[in-house]
Amino acid sequence: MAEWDNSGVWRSCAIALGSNLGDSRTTLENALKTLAQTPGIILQAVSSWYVTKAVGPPQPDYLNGCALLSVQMSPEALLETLLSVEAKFGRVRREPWGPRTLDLDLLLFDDLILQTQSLQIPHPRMNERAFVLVPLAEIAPDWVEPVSGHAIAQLVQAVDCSGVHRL
Ligand SMILES: Nc1ncnc2c1ncn2[C@@H]1O[C@H](COP(=O)(O)O)[C@@H](O)[C@H]1O
Ligand SMILES: Nc1nc2c(c(=O)[nH]1)N=C(COP(=O)(O)OP(=O)(O)O)CN2
Repeated sequence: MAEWDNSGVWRSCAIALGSNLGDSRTTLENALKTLAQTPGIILQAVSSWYVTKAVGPPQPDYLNGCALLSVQMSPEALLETLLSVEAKFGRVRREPWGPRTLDLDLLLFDDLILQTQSLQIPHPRMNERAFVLVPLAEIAPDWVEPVSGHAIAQLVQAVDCSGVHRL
């Protein structure tokens, strides 16, 4: 596990947002507003929204996007914040990779590599997901994903983006 400096420094983070139940666009935009109003979080950039073919069991298309945050909190505290925002917007966990009103994933936290029981950074499946890499490449093309050592702009070229369409 990485050493964590909790000295109140502002860190750069990338998160992924997804929804395929209810009024997805309103949910995603309100989730961002909630995050932006949270002490210790500054919303720095938001990608376009993308309509994406669901990966996993048959289910409706998703609306996906990514955002960049500055945060003055630990990765674990940020995960707790993301989970509480999911709950606020009615997220119920039924089946893995199943439909949901709101999914918030922590993708990148500076250049940190971290694995605990409850949190893995970078997100372990981000490099294979066009629904993450396409919006992330829009707002952070030069960010180097620290496990692969490749920039997001390079990673997105290696995945099939045919199921991802800008709204
Ligand atoms: N990087 C991560 N971002 C979000 N959630 C994570 C991460 N690493 C581990 N987790 C755990 O996954 C569940 C949430 O799963 P979802 O089905 O993606 O919502 C969460 O409880 C974290 O402990
Ligand atoms: N197009 C699309 N497909 C998806 C999406 C998504 O946002 N967009 N999220 C998933 C993730 O499911 P889950 O959060 O249960 O798993 P994870 O821990 O691998 O992120 C599964 N499939």
